[in-house]
Amino acid sequence: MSNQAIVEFKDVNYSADGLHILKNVTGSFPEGKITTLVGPSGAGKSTLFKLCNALKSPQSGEILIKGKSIDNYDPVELRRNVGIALQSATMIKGTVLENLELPLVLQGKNIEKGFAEELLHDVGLSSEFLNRSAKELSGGQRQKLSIARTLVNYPKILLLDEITSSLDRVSQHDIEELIVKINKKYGTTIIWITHNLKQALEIGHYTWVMMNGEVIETGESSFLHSPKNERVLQFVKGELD
Ligand SMILES: Nc1ncnc2c1ncn2[C@@H]1O[C@H](COP(=O)(O)OP(=O)(O)OP(=O)(O)O)[C@@H](O)[C@H]1O
Repeated sequence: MSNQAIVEFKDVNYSADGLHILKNVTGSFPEGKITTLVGPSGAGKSTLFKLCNALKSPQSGEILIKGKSIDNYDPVELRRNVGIALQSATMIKGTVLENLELPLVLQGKNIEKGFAEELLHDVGLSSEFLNRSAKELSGGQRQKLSIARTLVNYPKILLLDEITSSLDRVSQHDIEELIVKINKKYGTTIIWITHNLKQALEIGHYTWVMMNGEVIETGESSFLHSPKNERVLQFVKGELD
């Protein structure tokens, strides 16, 4: 990959409860690009995300964010750089506004109404939603709000974990367009875990395939049409879980 790396893994190993979950993971995610992360269930994809935002620490190896070791970031600085959205799009009880400003409240700040409206507009939600209860939103709307909430800090890197898995096709398409728009508008680096290979291929500039804790094949996403690795070929044919 010729692009500048914004997230780098150098020989990273992670174990928990005696299980070797990530094995010698080495590779980089290029700045300003969308990299999709695919692989069978249990391959270690979500664990890799937890290492990227320091929810977990590796036993060995090094993770660099913008060239600086993740160990040298303070938690607030790291959260500002690395945003995460999950399939569950968990909301607190309260209004859309209260949910949107949560990352700022955690930093002892409030959100300005104009900024909140701009963020909602960015994700395709009308400002009329601001005072509605977040619990009343549809799945697709909730996921849009979850993405807007990560944008509050203008993260340089956005980690997306299966964010369209529980959505219908229309909402899924909306979210895909939204992520491409955010990537273009803000130059946000996107790392997107998906089990949808079509999505990985169409949305990703680059793709990583992980299996059993290892990175098996990486490159421009089009390699998924004809992977070199035999197990990856089986995986894309749907012959592996
Ligand atoms: N704290 C932990 N203790 C023990 N095992 C764990 C722990 N966290 C994760 N694992 C195991 O590590 C492996 C990788 O899990 P992970 O959730 O990262 O996989 P994944 O590729 O994201 O899977 P999926 O696509 O199903 O979400 C799994 O076998 C999981 O059971």
